[in-house]
Amino acid sequence: MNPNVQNPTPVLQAHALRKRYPKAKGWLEALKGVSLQLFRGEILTLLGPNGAGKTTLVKILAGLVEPDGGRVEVLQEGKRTWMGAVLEGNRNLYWRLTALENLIYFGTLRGLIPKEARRRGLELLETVGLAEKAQQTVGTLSRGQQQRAALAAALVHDPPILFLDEPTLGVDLEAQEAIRTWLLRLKEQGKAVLLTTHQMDFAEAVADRVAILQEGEVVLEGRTQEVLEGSPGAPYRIELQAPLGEGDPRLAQLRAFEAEVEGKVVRVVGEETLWEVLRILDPLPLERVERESLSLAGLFWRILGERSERCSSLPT
Ligand SMILES: Nc1ncnc2c1ncn2[C@@H]1O[C@H](COP(=O)(O)OP(=O)(O)OP(=O)(O)O)[C@@H](O)[C@H]1O
Repeated sequence: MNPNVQNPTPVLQAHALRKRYPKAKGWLEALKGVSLQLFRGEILTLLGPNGAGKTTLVKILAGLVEPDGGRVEVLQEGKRTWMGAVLEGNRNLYWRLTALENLIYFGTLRGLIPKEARRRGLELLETVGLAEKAQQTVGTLSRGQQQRAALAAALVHDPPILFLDEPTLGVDLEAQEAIRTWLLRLKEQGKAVLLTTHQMDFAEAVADRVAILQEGEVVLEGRTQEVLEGSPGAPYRIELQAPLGEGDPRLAQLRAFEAEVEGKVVRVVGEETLWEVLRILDPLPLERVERESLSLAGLFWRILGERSERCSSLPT
């Protein structure tokens, strides 16, 4: 689904958010004017290295931290209290209350009558595979179970907007898969989900859009498929009808253009290099020439690498 076509109005809009924290000498600019939009029925994934500002941004969007500049607009019925958030892993639960007591507590806090909060709580614990643990105190649950309970608590009041800061942190593969399926279901129900993660494969599997944050700035933002296919770093794949022989003199010429040769397949980066390489291969018969997508991890490293190269080449 393309949220920009089907849902032209975002449910949440952040304008030029700035946040700075005091440090030993001066200030640390954690967010340097971040703007983003979140649409109904989509998952937007925030990526970025440690300290990039992701948690700060999510906390501001969730209304837990005041920005020093900029503003957040929630364009959906209801207010901040309608949002659901899982922040700092499993720490948003009361450890001495049972899983069900937590859900009843958070449900009533956010406007449900106790009976309804209990019904929703039991239903959600069933959905996240914790029905048998409903009466167990959260402190005695495993980390992965606590994470699932935290997700259930974020959803108990059925919020239209959900913020998840590293929802898969410390959970096993089975729980990750359950969270993935669950997120996709929430999206189908029309929820707007913003999540942060360091797990690129997870992000690639769920994200409709990605935004990469670095040193408090959004350095890339777009629909996942489009940024992967359209990235200047995406290689061209040339498939020959037969592999090049070991002693073929073209091999050295190809390597001079940093082409990667693997059997019948030659990969190159950059349009100009592609033409040079096709000239070297001429007149060998080709099976096909196509553009490959980068993986999200590949794109992430390329962007961060390019930026740090640019920064280190700046005069100091
Ligand atoms: N309360 C605070 N006081 C001072 N500095 C802070 C505070 N909270 C965050 N920071 C600093 O702001 C920067 C951004 O932190 P933030 O937690 O938003 O990054 P992040 O992208 O979520 O990182 P990670 O991937 O490690 O969770 C970091 O340099 C951090 O040390």
